[in-house]
Amino acid sequence: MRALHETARKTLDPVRYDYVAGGAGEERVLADNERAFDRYALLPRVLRGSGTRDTSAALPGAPRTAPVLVAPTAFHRLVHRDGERATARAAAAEGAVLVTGTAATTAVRDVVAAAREAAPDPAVWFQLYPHPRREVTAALVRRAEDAGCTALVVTVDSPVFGRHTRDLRNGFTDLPPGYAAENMRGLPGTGPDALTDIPMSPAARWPDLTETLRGTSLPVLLKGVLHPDDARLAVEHGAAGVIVSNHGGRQCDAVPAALDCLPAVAGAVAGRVPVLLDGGVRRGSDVAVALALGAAAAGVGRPVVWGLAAEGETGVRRVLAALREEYDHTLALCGGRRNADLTADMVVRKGGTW
Ligand SMILES: Cc1cc2nc3c(=O)[nH]c(=O)nc-3n(C[C@H](O)[C@H](O)[C@H](O)COP(=O)(O)O)c2cc1C
Ligand SMILES: CC(C)CC(=O)C(=O)O
Repeated sequence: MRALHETARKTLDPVRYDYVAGGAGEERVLADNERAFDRYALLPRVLRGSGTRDTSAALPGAPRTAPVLVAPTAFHRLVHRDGERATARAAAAEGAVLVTGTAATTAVRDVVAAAREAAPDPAVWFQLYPHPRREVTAALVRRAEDAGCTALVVTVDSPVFGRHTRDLRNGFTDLPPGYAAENMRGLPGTGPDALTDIPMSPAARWPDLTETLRGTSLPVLLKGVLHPDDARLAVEHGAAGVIVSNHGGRQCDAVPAALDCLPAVAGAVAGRVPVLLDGGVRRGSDVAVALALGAAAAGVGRPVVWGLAAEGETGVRRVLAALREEYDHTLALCGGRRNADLTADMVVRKGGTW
Protein backbone atom coordinates (compact mmCIF):
# COMPACT_ATOMS: atom_id res chain seq x y z
CA MET A 1 0.00 0.00 0.00
CA ARG A 2 2.89 2.28 0.80
CA ALA A 3 4.29 1.52 -2.66
CA LEU A 4 1.03 2.56 -4.34
CA HIS A 5 1.07 5.81 -2.40
CA GLU A 6 4.66 6.43 -3.48
CA THR A 7 3.81 5.73 -7.14
CA ALA A 8 0.82 8.07 -6.92
CA ARG A 9 2.98 10.78 -5.38
CA LYS A 10 5.54 10.47 -8.16
CA THR A 11 3.05 10.33 -11.04
CA LEU A 12 0.38 12.81 -10.03
CA ASP A 13 0.53 16.48 -10.78
CA PRO A 14 1.71 17.92 -7.42
CA VAL A 15 -1.32 20.19 -7.08
CA ARG A 16 -3.69 17.26 -7.49
CA TYR A 17 -1.58 15.17 -5.14
CA ASP A 18 -1.85 17.92 -2.54
CA TYR A 19 -5.64 18.10 -2.99
CA VAL A 20 -5.94 14.45 -1.98
CA ALA A 21 -3.17 14.26 0.60
CA GLY A 22 -3.89 17.51 2.37
CA GLY A 23 -6.04 18.49 5.29
CA ALA A 24 -7.36 21.58 6.96
CA GLY A 25 -5.36 24.14 8.92
CA GLU A 26 -2.04 22.83 10.17
CA GLU A 27 -3.10 19.27 9.33
CA ARG A 28 -2.99 18.29 12.98
CA VAL A 29 -6.14 16.18 12.78
CA LEU A 30 -4.95 14.60 9.54
CA ALA A 31 -1.81 13.37 11.31
CA ASP A 32 -3.64 12.40 14.48
CA ASN A 33 -6.10 10.12 12.66
CA GLU A 34 -3.28 7.75 11.75
CA ARG A 35 -1.36 8.20 15.00
CA ALA A 36 -4.46 7.26 17.01
CA PHE A 37 -4.15 3.68 15.82
CA ASP A 38 -0.57 3.54 17.10
CA ARG A 39 -1.80 4.34 20.60
CA TYR A 40 -3.70 1.06 20.74
CA ALA A 41 -2.64 -2.57 20.82
CA LEU A 42 -4.64 -5.73 20.33
CA LEU A 43 -4.84 -8.25 23.16
CA PRO A 44 -5.50 -11.60 21.47
CA ARG A 45 -7.44 -14.46 22.99
CA VAL A 46 -5.96 -17.93 22.62
CA LEU A 47 -7.17 -21.46 22.03
CA ARG A 48 -10.51 -20.55 20.62
CA GLY A 49 -9.69 -20.58 16.97
CA SER A 50 -11.25 -22.22 13.97
CA GLY A 51 -10.01 -23.13 10.53
CA THR A 52 -12.37 -20.82 8.75
CA ARG A 53 -13.47 -17.28 9.37
CA ASP A 54 -16.41 -15.20 8.25
CA THR A 55 -15.42 -11.54 8.03
CA SER A 56 -18.62 -10.31 6.41
CA ALA A 57 -20.48 -7.38 7.91
CA ALA A 58 -24.21 -6.56 7.76
CA LEU A 59 -24.74 -2.93 6.80
CA PRO A 60 -27.76 -0.95 5.59
CA GLY A 61 -28.36 -1.83 1.94
CA ALA A 62 -25.45 -4.28 2.07
CA PRO A 63 -26.50 -7.34 4.07
CA ARG A 64 -23.26 -9.29 3.49
CA THR A 65 -20.28 -7.14 2.69
CA ALA A 66 -16.59 -6.74 3.37
CA PRO A 67 -15.81 -4.98 6.67
CA VAL A 68 -13.80 -2.38 4.73
CA LEU A 69 -15.67 0.11 2.57
CA VAL A 70 -14.66 2.84 0.15
CA ALA A 71 -15.33 6.20 1.82
CA PRO A 72 -16.61 8.94 -0.47
CA THR A 73 -13.80 10.91 -2.07
CA ALA A 74 -14.45 13.56 -4.67
CA PHE A 75 -13.34 13.87 -8.28
CA HIS A 76 -11.71 10.52 -9.17
CA ARG A 77 -11.11 11.54 -12.78
CA LEU A 78 -8.61 14.08 -11.45
CA VAL A 79 -6.24 11.23 -10.61
CA HIS A 80 -7.02 8.62 -13.28
CA ARG A 81 -8.77 8.79 -16.63
CA ASP A 82 -11.06 5.86 -15.72
CA GLY A 83 -12.17 7.75 -12.61
CA GLU A 84 -15.10 6.49 -10.55
CA ARG A 85 -15.88 3.70 -13.03
CA ALA A 86 -12.61 2.01 -12.16
CA THR A 87 -13.19 2.46 -8.44
CA ALA A 88 -16.70 1.05 -8.79
CA ARG A 89 -15.59 -2.05 -10.65
CA ALA A 90 -12.82 -2.68 -8.14
CA ALA A 91 -15.03 -2.26 -5.07
CA ALA A 92 -17.73 -4.51 -6.53
CA ALA A 93 -15.20 -7.18 -7.46
CA GLU A 94 -13.82 -7.11 -3.92
CA GLY A 95 -17.28 -7.25 -2.35
CA ALA A 96 -16.90 -3.84 -0.71
CA VAL A 97 -19.44 -1.05 -0.45
CA LEU A 98 -18.52 1.92 -2.63
CA VAL A 99 -19.73 5.29 -1.43
CA THR A 100 -19.93 7.53 -4.46
CA GLY A 101 -21.30 11.01 -4.02
CA THR A 102 -22.36 14.50 -4.94
CA ALA A 103 -18.82 15.46 -5.93
CA ALA A 104 -18.13 12.57 -8.31
CA THR A 105 -16.75 13.28 -11.78
CA THR A 106 -18.94 10.44 -13.08
CA ALA A 107 -22.74 10.45 -12.87
CA VAL A 108 -24.13 8.07 -10.26
CA ARG A 109 -26.01 5.97 -12.84
CA ASP A 110 -22.72 5.32 -14.68
CA VAL A 111 -20.96 4.48 -11.41
CA VAL A 112 -23.61 1.88 -10.53
CA ALA A 113 -23.54 0.50 -14.08
CA ALA A 114 -19.75 0.05 -13.84
CA ALA A 115 -20.12 -1.74 -10.49
CA ARG A 116 -22.64 -4.11 -12.11
CA GLU A 117 -20.07 -5.02 -14.75
CA ALA A 118 -17.97 -6.53 -11.96
CA ALA A 119 -20.59 -8.13 -9.70
CA PRO A 120 -24.27 -8.95 -10.13
CA ASP A 121 -25.51 -7.26 -6.98
CA PRO A 122 -23.05 -4.58 -5.89
CA ALA A 123 -23.70 -2.21 -3.01
CA VAL A 124 -23.22 1.42 -4.01
CA TRP A 125 -24.23 4.14 -1.57
CA PHE A 126 -24.71 7.77 -2.48
CA GLN A 127 -23.10 10.49 -0.34
CA LEU A 128 -25.15 13.63 -0.27
CA TYR A 129 -24.07 17.17 0.44
CA PRO A 130 -27.49 18.61 1.29
CA HIS A 131 -28.00 21.55 -1.05
CA PRO A 132 -29.25 24.89 0.29
CA ARG A 133 -32.14 24.56 -2.20
CA ARG A 134 -34.27 21.65 -1.06
CA GLU A 135 -35.48 20.82 -4.58
CA VAL A 136 -31.87 20.27 -5.62
CA THR A 137 -31.31 17.93 -2.68
CA ALA A 138 -34.49 16.05 -3.60
CA ALA A 139 -33.36 15.74 -7.22
CA LEU A 140 -29.97 14.36 -6.16
CA VAL A 141 -31.70 11.78 -3.97
CA ARG A 142 -33.92 10.77 -6.88
CA ARG A 143 -30.89 10.33 -9.14
CA ALA A 144 -29.29 8.06 -6.57
CA GLU A 145 -32.46 6.02 -6.17
CA ASP A 146 -33.02 5.71 -9.91
CA ALA A 147 -29.41 4.62 -10.39
CA GLY A 148 -29.91 1.73 -7.96
CA CYS A 149 -28.00 2.96 -4.91
CA THR A 150 -28.92 0.99 -1.80
CA ALA A 151 -28.34 3.66 0.87
CA LEU A 152 -27.74 7.37 1.29
CA VAL A 153 -24.94 8.91 3.32
CA VAL A 154 -25.62 12.47 4.45
CA THR A 155 -22.41 14.30 5.29
CA VAL A 156 -23.06 16.53 8.29
CA ASP A 157 -19.57 17.74 9.17
CA SER A 158 -19.43 20.34 6.41
CA PRO A 159 -21.76 23.27 7.08
CA VAL A 160 -18.98 25.26 5.42
CA PHE A 161 -15.94 24.16 3.40
CA GLY A 162 -12.83 23.25 5.32
CA ARG A 163 -9.83 25.48 4.76
CA HIS A 164 -7.49 23.16 2.88
CA THR A 165 -4.16 24.85 3.40
CA ARG A 166 -2.35 23.24 0.48
CA ASP A 167 -5.16 24.00 -1.97
CA LEU A 168 -5.25 27.64 -0.90
CA ARG A 169 -1.47 27.86 -1.29
CA ASN A 170 -1.66 26.16 -4.71
CA GLY A 171 -4.61 28.24 -5.88
CA PHE A 172 -6.56 25.00 -6.40
CA THR A 173 -10.05 26.16 -5.55
CA ASP A 174 -12.05 24.80 -8.47
CA LEU A 175 -11.96 21.92 -10.90
CA PRO A 176 -9.74 22.37 -13.95
CA PRO A 177 -11.46 22.76 -17.34
CA GLY A 178 -12.83 19.49 -18.70
CA TYR A 179 -13.96 18.14 -15.34
CA ALA A 180 -17.38 18.47 -13.77
CA ALA A 181 -19.34 17.32 -10.76
CA GLU A 182 -21.55 15.28 -13.07
CA ASN A 183 -24.35 14.67 -10.57
CA MET A 184 -25.04 18.41 -10.49
CA ARG A 185 -25.59 18.59 -14.23
CA GLY A 186 -28.99 19.96 -15.22
CA LEU A 187 -30.38 20.32 -11.71
CA PRO A 188 -32.78 23.18 -10.96
CA GLY A 189 -30.88 26.44 -10.68
CA THR A 190 -27.56 24.94 -11.67
CA GLY A 191 -26.14 25.56 -15.11
CA PRO A 192 -23.01 24.57 -16.96
CA ASP A 193 -21.15 27.35 -15.16
CA ALA A 194 -22.15 26.00 -11.80
CA LEU A 195 -21.05 22.45 -12.46
CA THR A 196 -18.05 22.66 -10.22
CA ASP A 197 -19.91 24.48 -7.53
CA ILE A 198 -21.10 22.26 -4.72
CA PRO A 199 -22.38 24.68 -2.12
CA MET A 200 -22.50 23.69 1.51
CA SER A 201 -25.58 24.22 3.66
CA PRO A 202 -24.62 26.27 6.71
CA ALA A 203 -28.23 26.57 7.83
CA ALA A 204 -29.01 22.82 7.83
CA ARG A 205 -30.70 21.54 11.00
CA TRP A 206 -32.20 18.28 12.29
CA PRO A 207 -35.62 18.93 10.68
CA ASP A 208 -33.86 19.00 7.30
CA LEU A 209 -32.70 15.47 7.98
CA THR A 210 -36.26 14.49 8.81
CA GLU A 211 -37.31 15.88 5.43
CA THR A 212 -34.60 13.90 3.63
CA LEU A 213 -35.67 10.74 5.45
CA ARG A 214 -39.31 11.31 4.52
CA GLY A 215 -38.38 11.83 0.88
CA THR A 216 -36.68 8.47 0.39
CA SER A 217 -37.23 4.82 1.07
CA LEU A 218 -33.48 4.23 1.22
CA PRO A 219 -31.71 3.80 4.54
CA VAL A 220 -29.86 6.99 5.50
CA LEU A 221 -26.56 7.07 7.37
CA LEU A 222 -25.08 10.23 8.88
CA LYS A 223 -21.40 10.83 8.19
CA GLY A 224 -19.25 13.07 10.30
CA VAL A 225 -20.67 12.45 13.76
CA LEU A 226 -18.19 12.89 16.63
CA HIS A 227 -20.32 13.84 19.66
CA PRO A 228 -22.21 11.01 21.38
CA ASP A 229 -25.28 13.22 21.83
CA ASP A 230 -25.43 13.73 18.05
CA ALA A 231 -25.18 9.98 17.59
CA ARG A 232 -28.20 9.59 19.90
CA LEU A 233 -30.08 12.27 17.98
CA ALA A 234 -29.25 10.58 14.70
CA VAL A 235 -30.79 7.33 15.90
CA GLU A 236 -33.82 9.13 17.34
CA HIS A 237 -34.39 10.84 13.99
CA GLY A 238 -34.36 7.52 12.18
CA ALA A 239 -30.83 7.29 10.78
CA ALA A 240 -29.95 3.74 9.74
CA GLY A 241 -26.32 4.17 10.68
CA VAL A 242 -23.73 6.60 12.04
CA ILE A 243 -20.30 7.17 10.54
CA VAL A 244 -17.71 8.47 12.97
CA SER A 245 -15.50 10.67 10.83
CA ASN A 246 -13.70 13.99 10.86
CA HIS A 247 -13.59 14.04 7.05
CA GLY A 248 -10.01 12.82 7.02
CA GLY A 249 -8.85 15.95 8.87
CA ARG A 250 -10.23 18.23 6.15
CA GLN A 251 -12.81 20.17 8.13
CA CYS A 252 -12.20 21.39 11.71
CA ASP A 253 -8.49 21.08 12.56
CA ALA A 254 -9.10 20.95 16.29
CA VAL A 255 -11.19 17.82 16.73
CA PRO A 256 -10.06 14.47 18.13
CA ALA A 257 -8.87 11.63 15.96
CA ALA A 258 -11.85 9.75 14.57
CA LEU A 259 -10.80 6.60 16.42
CA ASP A 260 -10.75 8.45 19.75
CA CYS A 261 -14.43 9.39 19.25
CA LEU A 262 -15.54 5.87 18.43
CA PRO A 263 -16.01 4.30 21.89
CA ALA A 264 -18.30 7.06 23.17
CA VAL A 265 -20.38 7.09 19.98
CA ALA A 266 -20.67 3.30 20.00
CA GLY A 267 -21.75 3.51 23.64
CA ALA A 268 -24.40 6.12 22.87
CA VAL A 269 -25.78 4.16 19.92
CA ALA A 270 -25.79 0.97 21.99
CA GLY A 271 -26.24 -1.39 19.06
CA ARG A 272 -29.44 0.21 17.75
CA VAL A 273 -27.87 0.90 14.34
CA PRO A 274 -24.43 0.10 12.90
CA VAL A 275 -21.62 2.51 13.72
CA LEU A 276 -18.90 2.91 11.08
CA LEU A 277 -15.59 4.71 11.26
CA ASP A 278 -13.25 6.33 8.76
CA GLY A 279 -10.02 8.28 9.11
CA GLY A 280 -6.48 6.94 9.30
CA VAL A 281 -7.28 3.29 8.53
CA ARG A 282 -4.17 2.01 6.74
CA ARG A 283 -3.78 -1.67 7.62
CA GLY A 284 -5.82 -4.71 8.50
CA SER A 285 -4.97 -4.42 12.18
CA ASP A 286 -6.44 -0.87 12.14
CA VAL A 287 -9.69 -2.42 10.92
CA ALA A 288 -9.51 -4.92 13.78
CA VAL A 289 -8.99 -2.16 16.37
CA ALA A 290 -11.93 -0.18 14.96
CA LEU A 291 -14.20 -3.21 15.02
CA ALA A 292 -13.15 -4.13 18.55
CA LEU A 293 -13.97 -0.58 19.67
CA GLY A 294 -17.49 -0.83 18.29
CA ALA A 295 -17.42 -0.24 14.54
CA ALA A 296 -19.34 -2.56 12.22
CA ALA A 297 -17.03 -1.63 9.34
CA ALA A 298 -14.20 0.77 8.55
CA GLY A 299 -13.93 3.17 5.61
CA VAL A 300 -10.81 4.10 3.68
CA GLY A 301 -10.42 7.33 1.75
CA ARG A 302 -6.94 8.28 0.58
CA PRO A 303 -5.48 4.75 0.18
CA VAL A 304 -8.14 4.00 -2.44
CA VAL A 305 -7.32 7.20 -4.32
CA TRP A 306 -3.60 6.32 -4.28
CA GLY A 307 -4.42 2.88 -5.65
CA LEU A 308 -6.55 4.44 -8.37
CA ALA A 309 -3.92 7.02 -9.28
CA ALA A 310 -1.13 4.45 -9.43
CA GLU A 311 -2.81 1.54 -11.21
CA GLY A 312 -6.45 2.33 -11.92
CA GLU A 313 -8.92 -0.45 -11.19
CA THR A 314 -6.11 -2.91 -10.40
CA GLY A 315 -4.65 -0.54 -7.84
CA VAL A 316 -7.95 -0.10 -6.02
CA ARG A 317 -8.43 -3.86 -6.00
CA ARG A 318 -4.95 -4.30 -4.54
CA VAL A 319 -5.69 -1.85 -1.72
CA LEU A 320 -9.00 -3.47 -0.81
CA ALA A 321 -7.68 -7.02 -1.10
CA ALA A 322 -4.65 -6.20 1.06
CA LEU A 323 -6.83 -4.72 3.78
CA ARG A 324 -9.21 -7.67 3.68
CA GLU A 325 -6.42 -10.24 3.82
CA GLU A 326 -4.55 -8.43 6.60
CA TYR A 327 -7.74 -8.07 8.57
CA ASP A 328 -8.62 -11.75 8.17
CA HIS A 329 -5.09 -12.69 9.27
CA THR A 330 -5.31 -10.40 12.31
CA LEU A 331 -8.67 -11.88 13.25
CA ALA A 332 -7.15 -15.36 13.14
CA LEU A 333 -4.20 -14.25 15.29
CA CYS A 334 -6.63 -12.81 17.82
CA GLY A 335 -8.56 -16.07 18.11
CA GLY A 336 -11.61 -14.78 16.28
CA ARG A 337 -13.93 -16.52 13.89
CA ARG A 338 -16.17 -13.58 13.08
CA ASN A 339 -16.04 -9.82 13.50
CA ALA A 340 -18.12 -9.90 16.69
CA ASP A 341 -15.39 -11.95 18.37
CA LEU A 342 -13.31 -8.77 18.54
CA THR A 343 -14.50 -7.10 21.73
CA ALA A 344 -13.49 -3.94 23.55
CA ASP A 345 -11.53 -5.87 26.21
CA MET A 346 -9.19 -7.01 23.42
CA VAL A 347 -7.91 -3.47 22.77
CA VAL A 348 -5.59 -1.73 25.18
CA ARG A 349 -3.84 1.62 25.31
CA LYS A 350 -0.14 1.11 24.72
CA GLY A 351 2.17 1.75 27.61
CA GLY A 352 -0.52 1.37 30.24
CA THR A 353 -1.57 -1.54 32.41
CA TRP A 354 -4.85 -3.35 32.12
C1 LIG B 1 -9.63 13.87 -1.70
C2 LIG B 1 -10.76 13.66 -0.73
C3 LIG B 1 -12.04 14.00 -1.09
C4 LIG B 1 -13.09 13.79 -0.21
N1 LIG B 1 -14.35 14.06 -0.62
C5 LIG B 1 -15.38 13.81 0.21
C6 LIG B 1 -16.71 14.05 -0.23
O1 LIG B 1 -16.96 14.47 -1.35
N2 LIG B 1 -17.71 13.79 0.66
C7 LIG B 1 -17.47 13.32 1.93
O2 LIG B 1 -18.40 13.10 2.70
N3 LIG B 1 -16.21 13.08 2.34
C8 LIG B 1 -15.18 13.31 1.53
N4 LIG B 1 -13.91 13.05 1.95
C9 LIG B 1 -13.69 12.45 3.28
C10 LIG B 1 -13.67 10.91 3.20
O3 LIG B 1 -14.95 10.42 2.95
C11 LIG B 1 -13.18 10.26 4.51
O4 LIG B 1 -13.92 10.79 5.58
C12 LIG B 1 -11.70 10.44 4.76
O5 LIG B 1 -10.96 10.49 3.57
C13 LIG B 1 -11.22 9.29 5.63
O6 LIG B 1 -9.92 9.45 5.96
P1 LIG B 1 -8.65 8.71 5.26
O7 LIG B 1 -8.43 9.45 3.97
O8 LIG B 1 -7.59 8.91 6.27
O9 LIG B 1 -8.99 7.26 5.03
C14 LIG B 1 -12.84 13.26 1.08
C15 LIG B 1 -11.53 12.94 1.45
C16 LIG B 1 -10.50 13.13 0.57
C17 LIG B 1 -9.10 12.74 0.99
C1 LIG C 1 -16.19 19.00 -3.20
C2 LIG C 1 -15.57 18.87 -1.84
C3 LIG C 1 -16.49 19.40 -0.82
C4 LIG C 1 -15.13 17.48 -1.60
C5 LIG C 1 -14.68 17.19 -0.19
O1 LIG C 1 -15.46 16.84 0.64
C6 LIG C 1 -13.29 17.28 0.18
O2 LIG C 1 -12.46 17.63 -0.67
O3 LIG C 1 -12.98 17.02 1.35
